[in-house]
Formats: sequence, structure tokens, C-alpha cells
Amino acid sequence: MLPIALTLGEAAGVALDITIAAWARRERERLPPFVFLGSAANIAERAILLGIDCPTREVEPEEAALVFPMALPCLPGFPEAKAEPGLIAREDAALTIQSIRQAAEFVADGRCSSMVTNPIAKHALNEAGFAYPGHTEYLADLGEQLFGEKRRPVMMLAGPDLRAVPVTIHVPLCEVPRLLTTELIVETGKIAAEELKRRFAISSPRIAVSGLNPHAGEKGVIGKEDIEVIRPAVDLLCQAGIEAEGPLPADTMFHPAARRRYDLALCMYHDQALIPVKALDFDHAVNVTLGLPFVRTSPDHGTAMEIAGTGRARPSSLMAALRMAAEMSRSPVQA
Ligand SMILES: NC(=O)c1ccc[n+]([C@@H]2O[C@H](COP(=O)([O-])OP(=O)(O)OC[C@H]3O[C@@H](n4cnc5c(N)ncnc54)[C@H](O)[C@@H]3O)[C@@H](O)[C@H]2O)c1
Ligand SMILES: N[C@H](C(=O)O)[C@H](O)COP(=O)(O)O
Repeated sequence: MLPIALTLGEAAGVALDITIAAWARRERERLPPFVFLGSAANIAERAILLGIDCPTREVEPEEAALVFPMALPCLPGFPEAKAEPGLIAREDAALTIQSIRQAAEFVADGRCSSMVTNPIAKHALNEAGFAYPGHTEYLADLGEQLFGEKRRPVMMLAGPDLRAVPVTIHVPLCEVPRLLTTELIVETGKIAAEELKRRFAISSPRIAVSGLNPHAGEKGVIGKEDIEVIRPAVDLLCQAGIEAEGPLPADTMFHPAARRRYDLALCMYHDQALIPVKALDFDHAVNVTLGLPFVRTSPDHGTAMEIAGTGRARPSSLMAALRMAAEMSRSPVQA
């Protein structure tokens, strides 16, 4: 059985904590096997701090599934991160990036089934010269480099109660109206619909498209984008055979009865999509990148630096991400 490649993330945050806590729950939670692409020494040290019994074993991915019931499999020789809980070490940025790339390479080489990323501190990587605002954008480039396929990466946050996709992702809010085009909305909606069919067995996904402005523009009185940019996109999605409706006022499309009418909320910007998912399902939602030539999921939360090393970090979202990656890798049609 191929393991999941689990990345290092930011060692000053809760990445090590939730990795250890998830492994410790592997039997009860029936977790798929994973191999940690980080240092065994870092895991051992954090496990002592947390008071969790967590033996490690340095193994290649091929042996990880066999070892997983007894010890947390770690990549042999992976350099030790220097961070302390809550205290970022600048030199760790290179390791964090190396781990993400290594995970994608293992999947490309058929040595791992999929990748799950631990949370990174975007500002720390940015200061170290990392040219991407997040995993999503970096992984799209790795998809091209390693698989020869470049598609638009689509971020989806998926919880038990809601799936939502932001059309624009890691961009300043003031840039959103300029970046939002009919073409971008249609392309994002098509990729999302295709992936819901292919990877999530939803045969005819229903997509609710949000407006941009209050009250979806109130017939153009409070902004024109809803009429001029978003409505034509909804029409084009419908013409492409996708069950899409909108633009819907964003403030009233997330209550329980409204959510029952669709499988995916296609939202215009990051917080419009992520706030409702995290408000409803923070502990169990998963961040999944659609449109990649490989499977990548992630917990929905960030580095939570202030609770690193305290034992207060819950591994539930990471466990949901591991399960989702395993299920998506088993989906009938592979990229
Ligand atoms: N996938 C990723 O790499 C990813 C995702 C989101 C945020 N981030 C980064 O994380 C950093 C911090 O972001 P933030 O503070 O907005 O969000 P955060 O998710 O780190 O923290 C928000 C709140 O939730 C709590 N929390 C988070 N995870 C928890 C867990 N597993 N168990 C218990 N409590 C938990 C935190 O203590 C905090 O109170 C930023 O640098 C951001 O860029 C990374
Ligand atoms: N936008 C995500 C969130 O807030 O949960 C997060 O920053 C992760 O993004 P990447 O997966 O692109 O790193």
C-alpha cells in the first residue's frame, strides 16, 4: 500500500504536534499510513514535550505502510528544523519548501499515493524569497514541472456541512474586482464541477454562485460586477451543462436551508468562501486543491503558533485531510 506523503510545515507551529497526535490515534481513527517528510529528531523532541509516546522509524516510502502501526515513519536523513515552539527559525524556510517539493516528487514517482501538507507560515517563506503566496500556487507550478500539466489550481474548503471555492485566492481584497472576470469564474466553476464528479462521486454537481457586492449588487444599484461579470458566467456554466445558479447574495446563501440546495458554493474571494466553512466546521474541514495532476489536501487551519508544544492542538482537521487524500486517491479516474 502506498503511503501518503505528509509535509513538515512550519516547525514552530502545531505541525509537529498534530502529526504526532494523529499518529497516536492511528488505530482508533483507522488512519491511512503516512510518511513524515521531516526529521525524526524533531518529532521525538516534540513528542517528549507533549508527553506522547511516539516512537519514530526512518524509512523510505516503500516501507512506511509496514512500519506505520509500530512507529511514525520519517524520511531518512531529513535535516532537523531549528525552530522552537512559537519561535520561527529563518533557516527552516528552505526545509519547509524542500519537504513540499519532495512530497510532490514522491507522488510523481509513484512512491506515495498523494500528499497532505502541514500548515506553513506564509510570511516566513515570503521573507526567505519564496515566490508563492501559498501551497496552492506553488503546487500548480510543481504540477507543470513534474507532470508536464499546468492547469488553474482551484482551492476548495470542504467540511461536513459545506464545500466552498474562492474564485480569487491569495490576493488583496482591493484587487478582487479587477481580477474577477467572467472567464475566470467559468474556468474555476468548470474545474470544480469536473473534480466533484471525478473525485467526489457527485454525478451532477449543483453550484451556487455568490455575488460580489451586498445583495448581489441590488440590480446594479450597489455595484455592477454582479450583472456585468458574474451573471454572464453563470449563464455560460449553465450552457456548459452545469447546474449553476446565481449570483446569489452572499449573506443569505449559507444558512442551513440554503445550503441544502447546492453541492458547492462558488465564491468571489478568499474570505467569502472560507469564513462560512471555518465557522461551521473548523475542526473537520479540509483544504483540497482541485485541478492538480495529483491529490493534495491539508488541514483547514494555520500554524497556531501560540499553542505549539502545549498539547492543545487538535489533530481532527489533519485526520480528515489524511482520510480525504486516501479516498480521493482511490477515486476511479486518476489524473
Ligand atoms: N495550509 C496552510 O498552510 C495555512 C492555512 C491557514 C493559515 N496558514 C498560516 O497560519 C498562520 C496563522 O494563521 P491564523 O492565525 O489566521 O489561523 P490559525 O488557523 O493558525 O489559528 C486560528 C485560531 O485557531 C486556533 N487553532 C488553529 N489550529 C488549531 C488546532 N489544530 N487545534 C486547536 N486550535 C487551533 C489557533 O490557536 C487560533 O486561535 C498564518 O501565517 C497563515 O498564513 C497556513
Ligand atoms: N487560504 C487557506 C486558509 O486560509 O485556510 C490557507 O492560507 C492555505 O492556503 P494554501 O493551501 O494555498 O497554503
